[in-house]
Amino acid sequence: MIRRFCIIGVGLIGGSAALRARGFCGEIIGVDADPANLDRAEALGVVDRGRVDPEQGVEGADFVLIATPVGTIEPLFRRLRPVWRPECVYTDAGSTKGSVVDAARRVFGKVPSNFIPGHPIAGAERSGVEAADASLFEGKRVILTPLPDSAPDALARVGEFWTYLGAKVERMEAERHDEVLAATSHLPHVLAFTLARMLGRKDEQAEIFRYAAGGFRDFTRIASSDPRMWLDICRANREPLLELLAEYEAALREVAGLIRNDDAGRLYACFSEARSAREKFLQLTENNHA
Ligand SMILES: NC(=O)c1ccc[n+]([C@@H]2O[C@H](COP(=O)([O-])OP(=O)(O)OC[C@H]3O[C@@H](n4cnc5c(N)ncnc54)[C@H](O)[C@@H]3O)[C@@H](O)[C@H]2O)c1
Ligand SMILES: O=C(O)C(=O)C[C@]1(C(=O)O)C=C[C@@H](O)C=C1
Repeated sequence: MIRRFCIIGVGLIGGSAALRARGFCGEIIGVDADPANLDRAEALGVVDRGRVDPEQGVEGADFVLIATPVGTIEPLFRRLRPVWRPECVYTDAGSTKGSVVDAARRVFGKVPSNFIPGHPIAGAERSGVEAADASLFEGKRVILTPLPDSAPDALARVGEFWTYLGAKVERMEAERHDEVLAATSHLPHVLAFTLARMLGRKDEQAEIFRYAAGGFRDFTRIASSDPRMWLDICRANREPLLELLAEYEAALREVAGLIRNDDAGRLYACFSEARSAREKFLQLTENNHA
């Protein structure tokens, strides 16, 4: 049971957590830099009270979730440092973990033992409190990246929190987390943004979107995601992402070569291997939901 739950950033992730946490929270306080978003969060009943200042919002809270773009977390730590309380448990939902750990070290000297970095591997291309969905985390993974001196009771409370929200909790080193997510989340977003932008420019001249259907829609759904959030993620996870982009460029050049040379056998093998890889992924995710 959480007495006073403070959510900093009442958007898709913070709002979804608030909706689902209702049943085990005495009071939910929302902090958001955007007063209009806070008004909507209050009007929708997602939070009980809204505050623009994080220092006021965390007052008396026993559990704090930071769910703002990763680039805002260091300045938020700086504001929270004077009001940081040992009896409260803090966590975050940021999509990158090394950058959050580094930010905590810069601000506090070391990562506070009652701050447990976390990341729900669940989301959508929509943002803001209107997109909040109580079932968003149901059956999804949440990765916690505790440090050797993380407080065991804080770690246990953050784990219980996500379990209550319907998620399956796992632990990982922050560095490993960032490598894995660069491949399965950050790279696909960069590819989708790049394709949508490239074809958007062509569309201005040739109206090609009129003839686009499922293929383009499926490939580019995530290009509707918030540019600010993805700017922060790409800057925070630069090195692993750049390595994967180089690999992807090489793989694209290989396929282009096969098409240029009309190498039907190797092109077929290439597409078959890709289809098997995706089938394996689908089986894995279906088993995860079982
Ligand atoms: N969208 C996803 O699919 C997804 C999934 C997992 C994790 N995440 C991570 O969760 C976090 C939140 O993402 P989201 O999709 O909920 O974004 P969102 O845009 O829906 O919500 C973020 C909210 O934070 C507020 N905000 C921004 N800067 C602030 C600041 N300095 N102080 C207080 N409030 C501030 C915004 O006004 C907004 O309401 C990000 O770190 C993101 O990387 C997102
Ligand atoms: O489903 C989507 O739209 C998402 O973008 C979710 C997604 C992902 O890439 O899988 C996006 C960012 C996260 O940090 C976690 C999940």
